[in-house]
Amino acid sequence: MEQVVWQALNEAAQQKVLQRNQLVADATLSPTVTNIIGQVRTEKDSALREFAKQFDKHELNDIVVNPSDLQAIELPDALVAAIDQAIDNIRRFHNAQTSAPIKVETQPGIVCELRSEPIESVGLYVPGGSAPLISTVLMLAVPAKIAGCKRIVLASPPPINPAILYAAKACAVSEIVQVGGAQAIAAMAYGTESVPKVDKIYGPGNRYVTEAKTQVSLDPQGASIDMPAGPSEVLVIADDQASEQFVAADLLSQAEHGEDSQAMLVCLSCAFADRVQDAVQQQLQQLPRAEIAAKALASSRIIVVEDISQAIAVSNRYAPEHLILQTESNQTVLAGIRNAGSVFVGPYSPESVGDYASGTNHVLPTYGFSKTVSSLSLADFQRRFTVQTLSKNGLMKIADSVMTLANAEGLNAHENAVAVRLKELS
Ligand SMILES: NC(=O)c1ccc[n+]([C@@H]2O[C@H](COP(=O)([O-])OP(=O)(O)OC[C@H]3O[C@@H](n4cnc5c(N)ncnc54)[C@H](O)[C@@H]3O)[C@@H](O)[C@H]2O)c1
Ligand SMILES: N[C@H](CO)Cc1c[nH]c[nH+]1
Ligand SMILES: [Zn+2]
Repeated sequence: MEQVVWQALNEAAQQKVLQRNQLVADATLSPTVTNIIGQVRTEKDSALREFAKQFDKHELNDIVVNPSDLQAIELPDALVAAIDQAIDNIRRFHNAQTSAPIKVETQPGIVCELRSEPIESVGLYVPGGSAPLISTVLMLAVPAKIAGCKRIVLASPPPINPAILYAAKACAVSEIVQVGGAQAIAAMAYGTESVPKVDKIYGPGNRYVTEAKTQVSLDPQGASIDMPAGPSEVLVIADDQASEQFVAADLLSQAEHGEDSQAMLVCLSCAFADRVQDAVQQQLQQLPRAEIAAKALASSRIIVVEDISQAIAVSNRYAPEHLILQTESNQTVLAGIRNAGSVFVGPYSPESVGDYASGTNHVLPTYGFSKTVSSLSLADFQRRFTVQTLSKNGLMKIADSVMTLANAEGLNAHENAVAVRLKELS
């Protein structure tokens, strides 16, 4: 991991240190994805079969998973118990996010309401390129079900891992299709013979998936999306008292996701930074996915800052997907945090617990979008709308203001819509 002393860098160099992995900026990405989307729109299922061959090295016969195939799945008891515990915690946390409708009488006779309805058909993307993300099924399908979405379509690259299928069945997903990458996003956005078109697409994925989500969301005929949830990132703020073994393990847990993942450490001394570098190298050798993690570490950084307040400022500027606090004053640090997808506080809160089973959602904004975009929640599966009901008296109380404002905007038909009623009332 590249190691820098923050104070020694000028503004441009600081900006460069906080840049995401260069792979993201690959100039061929956007046209490649546009081309995939175009082919799916014109050739539909036959394009999906071609892309499965090309990208997944898979001869795709049935695109839709036959529900009877789900009955036959058997998993080890420990995995079933782990899925069940994760579902319970995710359900508890997301159930608690249910909000009651709001009804306010803003003035006597003027009643305003905020109601919500489930989004009717949703498409859940579950990554499966480099690892079958069983946990992502739970993170997407549990809130979709609580929200009351009627049609829940799940897509994942072929061949779909049996544990993903089991998790989908446990969460009562309506349909499962064996399609991955940008082509899966295009299929759910526009529909094919086998894949239904949905209203909104959710879920994380690699840069092809994330780019495809962005592109279909810009087309009124495409589909809405949850957020740009791209390659995983973590930033750890640690002081000299932290365990270098814990810090190294947390950095590696995100680096192993993919070569375009990024792990950042912000710490207070070069001596601690060196200890973490050693621990990372030592732990890396034990990892089956060492090669992938090593590539991610090549574009990851250790930043040595002067004090904790500078650490907080650097973290807020980077706006990580995951932020881990391992300092002696975690609550004070937390109070200064403005931008992060999800925060893990203290030595016994490794990022892995949020990935799987604590109950929070692991679908989180990356690329610095945590400055403005929230972590996935129940509200993302609902649409909110307002209602207003005015009595005669209520209308009379605001008639003058509405007509004056309409007149000031030169919109006299607006003004007249109130005036005709006043005439009738007088
Ligand atoms: N931000 C979050 O909330 C979050 C959560 C979980 C996972 N993730 C991230 O999701 C990502 C999952 O990525 P993945 O690759 O393992 O699985 P994936 O399912 O996202 O992508 C696999 C698909 O990518 C496509 N693809 C691969 N190479 C291609 C190429 N050269 N051209 C066009 N398409 C190509 C293929 O269609 C393949 O099916 C990881 O980067 C992980 O860090 C993010
Ligand atoms: N860390 C990922 C989110 O960036 C989620 C995940 C799933 N499985 C393991 N990790
Ligand atoms: Zn993870």
